[in-house]
Amino acid sequence: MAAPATSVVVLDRGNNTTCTVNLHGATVVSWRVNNQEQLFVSKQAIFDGKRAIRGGIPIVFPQFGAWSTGPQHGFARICRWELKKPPERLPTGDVEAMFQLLDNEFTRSMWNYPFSLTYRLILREKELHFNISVYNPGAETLSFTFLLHTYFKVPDVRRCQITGMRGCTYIDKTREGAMYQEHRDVVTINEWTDRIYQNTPLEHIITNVVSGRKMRMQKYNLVDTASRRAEGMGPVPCLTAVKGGCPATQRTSKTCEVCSK
Ligand SMILES: O=P(O)(O)OC[C@H]1O[C@H](O)[C@H](O)[C@@H](O)[C@@H]1O
Repeated sequence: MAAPATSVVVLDRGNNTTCTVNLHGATVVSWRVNNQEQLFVSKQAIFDGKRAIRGGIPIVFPQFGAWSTGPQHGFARICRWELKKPPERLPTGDVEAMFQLLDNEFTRSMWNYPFSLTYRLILREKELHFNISVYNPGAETLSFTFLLHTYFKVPDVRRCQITGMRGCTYIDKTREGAMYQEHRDVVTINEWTDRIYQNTPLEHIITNVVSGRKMRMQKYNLVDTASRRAEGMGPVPCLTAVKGGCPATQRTSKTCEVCSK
């Protein structure tokens, strides 16, 4: 019997700095910097190749949230992606890998459009760089939502602070989607939180992640930022979102970088 195709890809930069990607959803399931894990994956995560992996960095596409024609948060996180370019060391010493998802019968059953998603990851000394390129070969404009649903590891979510939200309006999903404006310089997450901050700046600093460190998150062509703390879940997921689209026969690119400081 043929050996089952491998389902995880490891980018190894040396010095115990690695990034592990599960081809199911191209989900980053581990990011270690000097052997220190930066991401949270639930002990209850199920790796059955069907359900979304609970934690790490799932990719949400083409729909953020409930979806009338398919599962919540779309299909990208529950499809098996192809490894387009195996991990390769760049002249800088960084390690790059690329993954691809094309439309298929399963995606067409929910979203009847042709597309090509290319996910490029670069593992740097203390940074992880993500670039998603959405190519629309078709004649119709694609409308979609895209997120990197990052689950950072934090020892005590109540001590986390997130900068950059002051003045932004937000949708509070814990209050039936009511809109509010943020007045705080730094946002803390002391209670059940499920918010989408709109038109946020390009950079956020999140304090007290991992063992009291800071995380810098930078994003390009990603409009909003969500913050969330779920009941019974220690760590704070913080994620970036975009409501956007891609014109016919064109490509659009979204980039995010997280840096452990
Ligand atoms: O449970 P999932 O389908 O993975 O969704 C996890 C969460 O995703 C986002 O953060 C939404 O704002 C939340 O409302 C949702 O609970």
